[in-house]
Amino acid sequence: MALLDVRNLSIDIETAQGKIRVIDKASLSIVDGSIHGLIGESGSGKTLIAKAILGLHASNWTVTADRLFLGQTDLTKLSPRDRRKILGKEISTIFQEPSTYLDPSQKIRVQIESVLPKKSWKQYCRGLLKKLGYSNVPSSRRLQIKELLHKVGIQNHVSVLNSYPHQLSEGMCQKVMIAMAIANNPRLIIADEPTTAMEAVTQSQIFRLLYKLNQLNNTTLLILSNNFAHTSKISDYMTLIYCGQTVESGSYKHIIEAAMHPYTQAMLKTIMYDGKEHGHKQEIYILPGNIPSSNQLPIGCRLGPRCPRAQRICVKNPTITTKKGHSYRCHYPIKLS
Ligand SMILES: Nc1ncnc2c1ncn2[C@@H]1O[C@H](COP(=O)(O)OP(=O)(O)OP(=O)(O)O)[C@@H](O)[C@H]1O
Repeated sequence: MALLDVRNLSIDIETAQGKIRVIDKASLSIVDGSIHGLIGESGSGKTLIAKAILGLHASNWTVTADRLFLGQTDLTKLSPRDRRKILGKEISTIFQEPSTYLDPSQKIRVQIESVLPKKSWKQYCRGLLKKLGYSNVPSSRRLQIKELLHKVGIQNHVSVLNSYPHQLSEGMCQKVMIAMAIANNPRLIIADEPTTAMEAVTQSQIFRLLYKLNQLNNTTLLILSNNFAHTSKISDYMTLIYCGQTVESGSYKHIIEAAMHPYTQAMLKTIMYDGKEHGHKQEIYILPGNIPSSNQLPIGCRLGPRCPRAQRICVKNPTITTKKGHSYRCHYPIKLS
């Protein structure tokens, strides 16, 4: 069952050059309990989609969608206030460059405490017992924080809790952000480029951690990334996005073994599989041409000018074809020719 179902989401932004359709009929269906990678190059529109789901639109945006459901809730029918209330409880977000999202003037302990759910009756009783001199009763809030940090692989929790963000590495800050994101047991975590600007070892650690969270807590994860190789390794499902248009979506097997869209094929060619490394002097495939700027978007299929299979009809936006949960938008899909 889909936890999040987005169909034909479009975003038009009013700019000094006129209205620009930055997201053009994007669709995304996220299965409850799965890891879903939304993968596309920088500037392809991943963050805009996440913002539209979260209702974080600026006033110069027009957002339309045929369907925008979180579970049984139609998000388009909610007032902005109700939507924020629901989403704040059900969805957490993790951003790139975590240190910029943490408050530089507060110690980590204070920042984690601020996102913990309100004290339960049991926690009040424990606090009261402590005040009455029963010092061997551990504060359950402290225990909660310790457990949270251990969950995200931080063993030296005392020193981390007493640090300011600038005293920690970017990888450690991201682990703290992940701890804060899971504090309220959200149903969905949206991780926007969670490993950008991190060293390779730290990137792998963070991806392993997200995978573990999904496996142990059944938390649904939507990972926005431009790193096809890393993201595909832990994703159950993937959606490829190019220039604001989602081009293909399906299970790991569909995408890796039966990719239909030329863009997905191009992405696949840039990585290695079955232990086959790109040879020392082997050329890495790169799609010819450049991503167009948002005020010079091609009409129809936006990959057209760079696509090796493009023909005249591609100036018309292809409709979506879905077979057994595998969907793609292309006039000349690869397997069918
Ligand atoms: N407020 C805005 N006004 C006009 N254009 C915008 C605005 N915000 C984003 N864009 C444009 O929309 C496109 C998509 O941006 P977005 O940030 O969603 O990309 P992204 O895929 O998340 O990239 P990255 O991986 O670099 O974060 C970009 O071309 C960007 O220039």
